[in-house]
Amino acid sequence: MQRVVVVTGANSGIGLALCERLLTEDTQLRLCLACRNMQRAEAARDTLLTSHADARVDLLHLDVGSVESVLAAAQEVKARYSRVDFLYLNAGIMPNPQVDVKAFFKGLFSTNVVNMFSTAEGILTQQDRVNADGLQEVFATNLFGHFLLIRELEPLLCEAGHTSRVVWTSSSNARRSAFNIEDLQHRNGTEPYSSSKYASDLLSLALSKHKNSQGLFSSVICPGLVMTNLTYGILPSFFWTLIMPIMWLIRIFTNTFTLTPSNGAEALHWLFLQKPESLDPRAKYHSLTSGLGANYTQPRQMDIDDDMSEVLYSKLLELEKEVRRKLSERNADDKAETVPQ
Ligand SMILES: NC(=O)C1=CN([C@@H]2O[C@H](COP(=O)(O)OP(=O)(O)OC[C@H]3O[C@@H](n4cnc5c(N)ncnc54)[C@H](OP(=O)(O)O)[C@@H]3O)[C@@H](O)[C@H]2O)C=CC1
Ligand SMILES: CC(C)CCC[C@@H](C)[C@H]1CC[C@H]2C3=C(CC[C@]12C)[C@@]1(C)CCC(=O)C[C@@H]1CC3
Repeated sequence: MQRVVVVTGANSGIGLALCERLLTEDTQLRLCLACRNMQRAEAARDTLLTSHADARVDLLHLDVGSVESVLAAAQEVKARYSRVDFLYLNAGIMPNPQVDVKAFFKGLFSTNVVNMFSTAEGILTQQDRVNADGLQEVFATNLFGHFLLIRELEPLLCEAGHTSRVVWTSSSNARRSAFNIEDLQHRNGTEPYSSSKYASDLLSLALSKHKNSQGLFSSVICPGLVMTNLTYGILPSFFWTLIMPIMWLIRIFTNTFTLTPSNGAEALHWLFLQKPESLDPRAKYHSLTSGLGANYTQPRQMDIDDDMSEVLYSKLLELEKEVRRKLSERNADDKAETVPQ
């Protein structure tokens, strides 16, 4: 049977590499690249069709950081497909990243060095901003837009007699201490990326609890450290060129330096092949690469608790209501303005 797979943020990096791997795995796939920039989406489709000439690759305009765009994209998905088998929630941003060089060198000579290199704990901050919907941009893009997309696609994802999967691209940078349930959007902190990724871990567990009985299964992956537009944005490019040989050297000692997008997509691909009932909703599935370059997937228990995951879920439902109310008020105002007096 032809499976329908939707991938957000599919035009570059890990998302594009996943698409490439999925098309190699299943030639019958109906793959939908959900991207905010249609020019880049078309270039990605061309790349995919070069190696998979007969593949069925659709494009969908989706800015996951905009409520209006998510609602319109979901309508389009419902019009095009009768169900969605896999929804990969992969789009993500890390705006204005800053590395604390002093903390980095301190960490380099501490016992925490391996953890620092695999999670960036204590050395990475970002500067967030409020978007047009009045939401914090990182929260809106990495978490809330995806949540809204799932909510809108529930009729296709929770079909009787059929299982569907959502898969979140989380991160090793997801940390409980960066997340505050009283400040979901991370308005008052300097680690919105870490907070949003931790929130996706919590939300995935809540989704599994609430939706498994309706055939929807949610999982979380960590791609490791991958060289993509997102990581290249952290340091100036000459710096990356300079430290790249060191990065490849470190890879010999740590399996989390997956480095290439294709390696980073390992766990996303692996999950595609698993029976959903065999998966652990409390585990994060890590893409790992050995020193000799062999890829594998390993589940690791997440540092999450049920109560917090439930509270987050209900707070997101509340926020969804508020956002929808604001949007319909805005639409009503716009209509009133266009009605001739
Ligand atoms: N690289 C790494 O080491 C790690 C990455 N991750 C996660 O992996 C995921 C993929 O990132 P990666 O491949 O590394 O980086 P890329 O920057 O290459 O990919 C990010 C993708 O998300 C898209 N995107 C960003 N904002 C939006 C938006 N508002 N609406 C729709 N699409 C959007 C980008 O589109 P556009 O081209 O238009 O910007 C791009 O296609 C992210 O969620 C990231 O947090 C997690 C751990 C480590
Ligand atoms: C200051 C320099 C000499 C060296 C800096 C190295 C850092 C840039 C990297 C060390 C750990 C890395 C890391 C990430 C980005 C680059 C590092 C901070 C991520 C945060 C990228 C995105 C993720 O989701 C997780 C990564 C964890 C490790």
